Parts: sequence; structure tokens; C-alpha cells
Amino acid sequence: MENKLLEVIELQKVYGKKESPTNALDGISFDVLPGEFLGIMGPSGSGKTTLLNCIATIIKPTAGQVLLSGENISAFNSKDLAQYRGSRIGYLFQDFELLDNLTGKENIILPISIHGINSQEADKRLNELSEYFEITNVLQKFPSQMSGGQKQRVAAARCLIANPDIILADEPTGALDTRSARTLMEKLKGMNQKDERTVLMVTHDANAASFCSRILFIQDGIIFHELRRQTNDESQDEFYDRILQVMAQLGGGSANVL
Ligand SMILES: Nc1ncnc2c1ncn2[C@@H]1O[C@H](COP(=O)(O)OP(=O)(O)OP(=O)(O)O)[C@@H](O)[C@H]1O
Repeated sequence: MENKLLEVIELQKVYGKKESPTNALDGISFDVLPGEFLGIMGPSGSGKTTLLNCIATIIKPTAGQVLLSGENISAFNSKDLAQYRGSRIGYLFQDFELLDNLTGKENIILPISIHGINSQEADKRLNELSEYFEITNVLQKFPSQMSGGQKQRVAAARCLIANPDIILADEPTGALDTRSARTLMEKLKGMNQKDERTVLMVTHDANAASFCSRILFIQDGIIFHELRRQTNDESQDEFYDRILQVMAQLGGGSANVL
């Protein structure tokens, strides 16, 4: 049996008061295998961000478990939790979340400056990631002096600097134009293929989703459909067409509904 990197087990999140609860996650369960590029799609309000935030320990689930390499993250003590947040997961946000008063370089190394990784190793990783994401020319610039695409590639380098086990990405192309979105997705996919880097990505965008190896469609906090790319004999364009078909069926005929 293949090892599971991440296991989401019967995860529930109820917001609000007893009289008017919102079941944002309704007992969702799935696994992520090492090296997978897993997409999560679903209509607005279906629980996608809640799911990522429970995995990232930004919010606490009402019930259920998340295991990383077999370890229950809700049982972590504060030291384990800091290590989990700082270096075992990398979070890529839709709106970049760079600090305005730090340069590109300072933003990228922030996670390891906090967690104390030796500076030679840090410089080596910074150089490799900057070249890979084509951001060497913006390392000395502030976010206000960068394009959206550059900001998101700086954010991607920051999320990889501590060499996390898994990247959690919430609508990473949501604030980008089509070309910058494509570049970002090609870079993430490249990382996934070259280093077997595991990615769990929430997206509304069928183009972005077509880079995934598998997609879970969620609605009302549970999985209602799954698509898997037939890697050997299905092109990305063919997979994109299948994603659009599911979106059209499930979204009432419009590919933009999800
Ligand atoms: N802090 C909160 N308090 C109360 N209800 C919330 C809170 N956050 C989210 N919800 C509700 O939980 C449900 C799931 O929200 P969530 O943000 O996870 O959905 P989503 O699929 O990410 O949506 P979108 O695609 O629009 O970002 C929604 O009905 C939402 O209104």
C-alpha cells in the first residue's frame, strides 16, 4: 500500500450558533499521496478555504482529524505546531501576503530567519529558488515595485524556502492575469515533477486545475466528484475539457459558476 502524506479524516467544521449553524465541512475524508498535485474545486461557499485553513491550523475543526505522515496535527504541542507551520507546510495565498516594508529577498527568507536555519544553506536555497522562479531582478525591490506575477513568484519562493513537505495553495492564480497565471502554474508543476513536491491547491480556474494530477470537487463540505488525469495517454488540453464538462454539469451549464 502506498504511503499517505496527508490524511483528512471525517473533518467537520461548524460555524455560528447552535440555532443557525453553518456546516462548512461535513465529515470530508480524503488522502494526498507524496508527489501528488491535488486540486480542490467547488462552488463559492462549499468549504474550500475552511478545509485548507483547518489543514494549516489557522482554524480548529469541530471534529475529525488531519494526519501528516501519520501524525495527528491536533495532538501537536506548541513546539511541534510551530515547526509544522514554519517548515512542514508552505501556504500560498491568493493575495500574496507579502510584507510591504520588506524587500523580495527579506520576504522570502523571513520563514527561515524566524526558524533559524544556517545562513549558507539559506543563501543556497534562496539563489536556487530565485533563479527557478525568475525573480533574481526583484530581490532588492519592495512589493509595491513588483508586478502581480512577480509578487506571487516571490510568495512561492517564500513558501518553499524551508523545504516543506506540502504546499497548500488557496486560489494562487486568482489575482493574476492569464499569462502570469500560466507561468506560475508551470513553475509549480515543474517543482512537483522535478522534486516530487506535493501540492494541494484550491482553485476556481479550470486552466490552473488542468495542471493537477487529480481533482476533488466539493459541495456543501463533502466530496461529490473526483477526476483523475490519465497521465500516460491524456493531454493537459483533454483533461481541461473534462474539467469544463464537470463544471458545466455541476454548475448548471456555466463554466464560471464554480
Ligand atoms: N468565520 C466564519 N463564520 C461563519 N461562517 C463562515 C465563516 N467562514 C466561512 N463561513 C461559511 O462557511 C461556508 C464555507 O466557507 P468557505 O470560505 O470555506 O468557502 P469557499 O468554498 O472557500 O468559498 P469561496 O470560493 O467563495 O472562497 C460558507 O457558507 C461561509 O459563509
